[in-house]
Amino acid sequence: MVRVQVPATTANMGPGFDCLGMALKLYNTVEMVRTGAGLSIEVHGEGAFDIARDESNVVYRAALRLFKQVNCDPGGLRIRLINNIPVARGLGSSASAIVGGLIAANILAGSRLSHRELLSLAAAVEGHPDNVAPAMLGGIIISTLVEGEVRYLKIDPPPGLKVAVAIPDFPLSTRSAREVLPQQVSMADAVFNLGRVALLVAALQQGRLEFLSTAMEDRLHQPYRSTLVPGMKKVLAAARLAGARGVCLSGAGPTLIAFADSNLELIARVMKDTFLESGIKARALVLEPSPVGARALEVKR
Ligand SMILES: Nc1ncnc2c1ncn2[C@@H]1O[C@H](COP(=O)(O)OP(=O)(O)OP(=O)(O)O)[C@@H](O)[C@H]1O
Ligand SMILES: N[C@@H](CCO)C(=O)O
Repeated sequence: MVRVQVPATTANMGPGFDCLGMALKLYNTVEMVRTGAGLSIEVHGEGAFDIARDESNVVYRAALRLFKQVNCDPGGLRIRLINNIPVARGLGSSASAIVGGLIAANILAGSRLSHRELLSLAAAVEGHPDNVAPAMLGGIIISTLVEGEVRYLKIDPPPGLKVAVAIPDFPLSTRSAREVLPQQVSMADAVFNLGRVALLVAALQQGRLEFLSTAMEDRLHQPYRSTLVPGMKKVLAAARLAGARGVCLSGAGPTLIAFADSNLELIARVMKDTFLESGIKARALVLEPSPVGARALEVKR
């Protein structure tokens, strides 16, 4: 039996579309056992009522992909999922499922793939690396795909940095949130984001949180996605007024996230209340960055 813990993630961080993400101290656990035959899946916590328990399950599909890649017939599998990451809300639930499935299966298959190979496989399954990389490695990760391989660098989160998240009570799939994006963008918008994301990486590296309000601005995805999240602009503005250093859509949404080093509880409450003014019920949480990524907690042979 193998048990793997994987953190939630917030991708994009404003301007870093598909290339920046941070791990958060909110964890899912994947337990996997090889059995003689068949598949059984138990789901506890988040998604207990709607996550698939058949062969379409994302954890199972990732595990199967790993077993195929290393030419291993797993026989049957028993999978138990203990979830704390809200599903389809922009906090990396699918990345946690993919990374958890791949790492658990790799251990059960005799650890034949390296960490680097697992990361590239995870990015191929997810389609982009910005959630799976911090889910696997922890911290803040800048990542990009080069001929199918993930190239990345890690930044340790600045001391004192925390986030307030407001998680709406409706799901938004990443697929739908990508469908509203344009195929082409203007040179002006591309240059706008280049300047912001470069500044953001340096600000995070140097702990210069006073730069976040400018450095987390974005013109590549948020303006299009704001139509999918009622009250988004108002909630982000209210979080800023309550003391947030920088604000953005978390991943593909609908969760909104505020970065701050003080007043986190107040910011979270204001975000939740402002969502309600637009008719959206939301849960508010304060979370810390997770310096560690996915790890096997227990392996029994
Ligand atoms: N713990 C889990 N176990 C199995 N499948 C899961 C789990 N969590 C999420 N999924 C699958 O991932 C889908 C949600 O993925 P999606 O990419 O749309 O959202 P997200 O990963 O939460 O958000 P984002 O990528 O913006 O951070 C769910 O519909 C479900 O199929
Ligand atoms: N970069 C991705 C993150 C969500 O998976 C997006 O914004 O679509």
